[in-house]
Amino acid sequence: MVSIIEDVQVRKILDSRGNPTIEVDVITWNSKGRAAAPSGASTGSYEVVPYPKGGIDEVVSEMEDLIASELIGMDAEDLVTIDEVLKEVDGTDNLSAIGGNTTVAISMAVAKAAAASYNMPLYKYIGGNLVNELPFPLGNMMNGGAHAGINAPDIQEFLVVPVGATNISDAVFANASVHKRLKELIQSKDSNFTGGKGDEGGWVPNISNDAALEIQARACEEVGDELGIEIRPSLDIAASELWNAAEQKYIYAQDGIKRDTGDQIDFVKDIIDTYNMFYVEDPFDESDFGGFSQLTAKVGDKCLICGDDLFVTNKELLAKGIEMKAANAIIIKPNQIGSLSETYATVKLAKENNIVPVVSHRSGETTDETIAHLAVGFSSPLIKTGAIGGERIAKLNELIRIEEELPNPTMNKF
Ligand SMILES: O=C(O)[C@@H](CO)OP(=O)(O)O
Ligand SMILES: [Mg+2]
Repeated sequence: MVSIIEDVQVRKILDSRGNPTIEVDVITWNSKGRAAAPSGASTGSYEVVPYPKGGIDEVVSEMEDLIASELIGMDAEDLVTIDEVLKEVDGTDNLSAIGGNTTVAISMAVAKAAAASYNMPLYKYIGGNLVNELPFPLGNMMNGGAHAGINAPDIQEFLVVPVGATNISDAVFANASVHKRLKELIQSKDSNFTGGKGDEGGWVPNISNDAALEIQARACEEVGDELGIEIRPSLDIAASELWNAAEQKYIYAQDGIKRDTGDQIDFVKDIIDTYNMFYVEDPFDESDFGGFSQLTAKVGDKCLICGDDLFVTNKELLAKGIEMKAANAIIIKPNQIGSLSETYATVKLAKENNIVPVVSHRSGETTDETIAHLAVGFSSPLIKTGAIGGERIAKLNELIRIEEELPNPTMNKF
């Protein structure tokens, strides 16, 4: 009982897009845990609501005392009960009264305070003493869609994974090298390229989706050969953003093409085959479990098909996906579900069913490094957290530090 909560403090801070976000300090008699919530731009419809109507100001001015008075005296180790209390205080199904970002920041800060009470890093507190696996970083190279401006590709994220890396340091530097190479390759295609970047630090080129796919593959090959590390291309299509329900079509504005579900299956399968894609996230609209199932049946033996908006880190939606064989990977974003204990339950269900959990950042981030610890603590084979930019490298550099601390570090397996 060394981790009794003595105070909870809530403040408004900046996120990487210049928007306000919430930061929470949880104080025990001998420690402090601090965590900040991220925010999405291409959010899933079934995510919890991030803030009450009055936004963060309402949380800070009207709810801090109420929440603090509920949690003071509780043991930070008892995270499940604390998360339940927060849900009770909220009283709604979607956390709209106090906000899922409020509850998740508290939940993560509570876990960090509990770990700090025992003088332990969070990853070890969560994963135990024998934890020794580092996740492969899914690095963001080019941005389109909701994370970029006009004239960008429609596909939201062109990602790479250095699958041949044998340690995290080589892995993150390999990604950074591909990012650099891509700048040169974009310049060679588009003489007007300004070097502009999207929300997650990927370049925003004014080129077609096909051209972006081609240079992504070329950069992987060239840099992979130079470094002697196999690097594979990956995508987040974020197809819910392209889906037009009235037309029942995916709209590719940059290419002037519309695709129905059948066309979309063929299109994505063709990309996977042509470019030997390692991972494809959200290839269909968030409501289309059937489309996911068809694609996974066709290519699931050679490519990770990952649900983000499809599952929103929700155990029930994942259970449906497991039953329908909709995907073989799931994005794990704690603020989609609003608490760390529920995040853990979803990760557990995924692992029990051979679904790869991919711990992920959001497009709006802070320098909070919690997800690096979650990826190691959950033994997640992949972490999606950008490649460059202060709020992205906060996580990557933390992974380098964690690797240094581990007695027998090894890269995770798939
Ligand atoms: O779609 C995604 O996977 C995320 C993070 O890359 O974007 P957002 O945070 O905007 O939902
Ligand atoms: Mg996504």
